[in-house]
Order: sequence, then structure tokens, then C-alpha cells
Amino acid sequence: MLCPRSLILDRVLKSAVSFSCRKYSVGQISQQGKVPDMAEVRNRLREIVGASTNWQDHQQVLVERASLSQYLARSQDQLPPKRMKDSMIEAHLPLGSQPALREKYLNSHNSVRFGRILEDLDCLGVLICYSHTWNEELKRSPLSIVTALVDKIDMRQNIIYPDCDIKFTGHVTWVGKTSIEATMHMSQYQDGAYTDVLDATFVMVARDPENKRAAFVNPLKPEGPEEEAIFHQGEVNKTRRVELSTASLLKVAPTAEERTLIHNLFLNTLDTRRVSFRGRILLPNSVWMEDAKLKGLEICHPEERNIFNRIFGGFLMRKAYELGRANACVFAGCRPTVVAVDDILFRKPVEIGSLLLLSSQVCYTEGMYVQVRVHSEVLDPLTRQHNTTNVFHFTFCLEKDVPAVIPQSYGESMLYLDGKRHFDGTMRNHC
Ligand SMILES: CCCCCC(=O)SCCNC(=O)CCNC(=O)[C@H](O)C(C)(C)COP(=O)(O)OP(=O)(O)OC[C@H]1O[C@@H](n2cnc3c(N)ncnc32)[C@H](O)[C@@H]1OP(=O)(O)O
Repeated sequence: MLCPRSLILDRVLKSAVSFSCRKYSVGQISQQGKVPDMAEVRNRLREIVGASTNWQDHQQVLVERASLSQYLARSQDQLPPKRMKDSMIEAHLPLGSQPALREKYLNSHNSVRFGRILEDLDCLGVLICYSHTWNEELKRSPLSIVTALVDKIDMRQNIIYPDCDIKFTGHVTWVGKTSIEATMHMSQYQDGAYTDVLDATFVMVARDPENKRAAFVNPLKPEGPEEEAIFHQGEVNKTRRVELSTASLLKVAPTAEERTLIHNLFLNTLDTRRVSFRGRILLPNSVWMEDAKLKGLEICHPEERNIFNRIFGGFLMRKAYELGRANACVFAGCRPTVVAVDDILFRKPVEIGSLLLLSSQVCYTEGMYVQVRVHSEVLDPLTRQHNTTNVFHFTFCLEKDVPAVIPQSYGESMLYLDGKRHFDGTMRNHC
């Protein structure tokens, strides 16, 4: 069932589609009269920033881009306000009409690799932000727009067919001083009509051409009550994100109710034959959190670079998703389907050549659902220093009830509670 915001968004996006068909030129982002496919979206992004097509040239391109700093606005007031329509985009992934594309998107269950969809959403989200900030007088954008956060992705349909065309639509829904919220919608052509598949909300941040400091973006001017409501929801999202971050278990103690829950889990697993706080036994149909982990290593080759010569955020999401899904599958012994993705935070860019350590943990389960957290960090092989770059949260639904996952240490208990908070938030959204 669509939530009220999705309904409003759906209506605006539908009007966006008719807008894009009527006059398909979004700030010269797309060719007149033609709906781009995902390959064209990527090419257009490269053109907008003048990205190198050859890794050997990337230093030269960096120097060229640095000279664009002169075109940055000194304040947001210098930039003309833009309408939601200015960033509205429709793009196609023609899996049905171009069979050659399917191989890249296919998984072994004859469904679509969701990690590939995450990559496409990331590219489209960035293109939407470039459409919003487009200055017709410049050949290249002086802004480096990076993904800061995936606020949420809600699945409306669990199966994505590998042989039916996919349509993405989206536009800017909220703007701060240097950050932009882009909301996207994906649907798939089945039985003569497009059916909703997912809604996604990303937050992008504009940086200077060298990606060193924040840069101002055009204000957004909502038109009419529907757009006002969408913009207001963007404000609400921002406030919620700040509140969530303030209440993070890394900063403050759990609530009284959460403490009771953890203590009950502890009491339930105490070995009553021993008068000891250390004697723990596992209840039937339960797994220690320690045994619900799966890890991986990625070597970050230039092939995975983005238009700013750092590792592409979509690639990081795909790798984290695939590891998290594999972990849910091993844990439950059956096939998981993704229900929601939320609160993916891109804390630091990942440099080309990095050793990226990915660590996934089943941190909470309920009925047929599994909540997985994937933590990624860069390891400097020379200093052996670890730096967290991302944290990902995925909710999966399994084909049967799954075992309970039980924390032993205090740190694991906090992971458990954090997982429960994410799971509860996801379920609230789906009701
Ligand atoms: C192919 C094309 C795709 C390319 C896309 C990519 O691959 S990008 C690659 C993946 N992503 C990355 O590598 C990004 C890694 N992360 C970073 O570099 C940094 O964390 C960051 C630039 C996002 C944010 O850095 P800082 O926190 O220092 O930024 P700063 O404090 O100046 O804030 C800048 C703006 O970002 C907002 N901001 C910062 N963190 C935020 C968060 N978690 N959620 C929401 N908004 C956030 C602030 O409110 C502010 O907006 P206001 O000014 O409006 O209040």
C-alpha cells in the first residue's frame, strides 16, 4: 500500500512523466524529445563534469576542473531559485526490449540483481541534482555532487522481472544550502502497464570542483500545495535524520524499555546450573550474533571510479548489498528478498587503490524478517589504520520464520537495539 507521501509524489511524478514527454529537455540535461537510457545517464554525467575516460588522464582533468572554482556562487542568494519541474527526469532501463542488457542485471534466481538497481538509482539521483543546479551559461558544472546518504528505499513489489522494461522517474524534493534531497520512483512494464516497484530518497551534497569544501546550490521554489507538501516532507526528513543521529546508541544510553529487553535476553540465556554471570546457554532456534557474520574484501581498482575519481557510491552499495543478502541467506538457509534499505551513510570518500573491508552482521530478526548491518572500512596497509567509510542497513524477508539472533557482549547488544530500531522504522513505513 502506498503511504500518503508516496501518493502525492506519485501524482507529481506522473505529471512529471507527461511533462518530460511534452518537452523532454531538463536544463539541457537530456537530448530534446528522447528519453535517455541508463548508459546515456552515465555519459551525460561524465560530460557535465568533464570526467576523464582514461585513468591516465585523471590528474590533468583534476587541474582543469580546479579552474571552475571561479564559477561557484559566494552565497545561495546569488543563485536563481529552481522549480521541481526543472529537475524532473525520466530514464529507461530497457531490459525487455534490449535482451543484450539482461546478462548484467540477471541473478541466478532469474530475477534482477538489486545491487545493479542501487547503482542506477545513484547515477540518476546525481543527474537529478545536476539538472537542478544546471547553469545554461556554463559548459561544465563547477559542482562536484556526491552521495551523502540514502535516506530510504521502500519496496512496493518484491519481484523485479529480468525481461521487462524498467522506468525511473524522479526530481528534487528538498534543498538546503549545500545539500539536495532527490526522490525517485521505479516501475516495471507488465501486462500492458507500468507497476510500482520502489520509492527511493537520496541526499546529495554539492562540493567545490576539487571536492574539498561544501558549495551552494540553487534554492527550490515549490509551486502549489502538492509541491509545498513534498517540500515540507523534505524538512521533516531532515529533522528526523538529525533526531536519529542525536539519539544514536553510539552517543547516548538505550531507553529504559530497550535496557529491559536486553536484560531479559541476558537472563533467558543464563545457565541456571551455574551461579555465574558468564555461563550462557543458547536457547533452541537461536544463534549467537558472533555466528551471524559474513565478511569480504574489495580492492578498489580504477574501473570502479566515479566521475570524481573516487570509488562510485553505487558500487559500494552493490557490494554491501550483495554481502548482506548472502549473509541473510546463509543465516536463514533460504532465499531472502529485500524489503527496505535505509540510512546508508557515506561518511568518507573511498580512494582508488584502497583495501575495503566489508563486514556484515545479522543484528535483529523477527518472524520471517532479518535486519542486516554492513560496515565498511578502508584499511591502510602501511599504517594498518582502519577508517569507517560507510554503514548500510538492509531489511530482508525470508520464505519461513528465522532463528532469533542473540547478543552476548554489550557492543553486540547495542547492534541488536540499533537493528531493532531500523526494523521498527521500516515496518512503520510499510503499514
Ligand atoms: C556516477 C555519478 C555518481 C557519483 C556519486 C558518487 O559516487 S559519490 C561517492 C560516494 N559518496 C561519497 O564518497 C561521499 C563521502 N562523504 C563525504 O565526502 C562527506 O561525508 C560529505 C561531503 C557527504 C559531507 O561532509 P561534511 O559533513 O563535512 O559536510 P558539511 O558539514 O560541510 O555539510 C555539507 C552539507 O551536507 C549535509 N550533510 C552532511 N552529512 C549529512 C547526512 N549524513 N545526511 C544529510 N545531510 C548531510 C549538511 O547538512 C550540509 O547541508 P546544508 O548546507 O544544506 O545544511
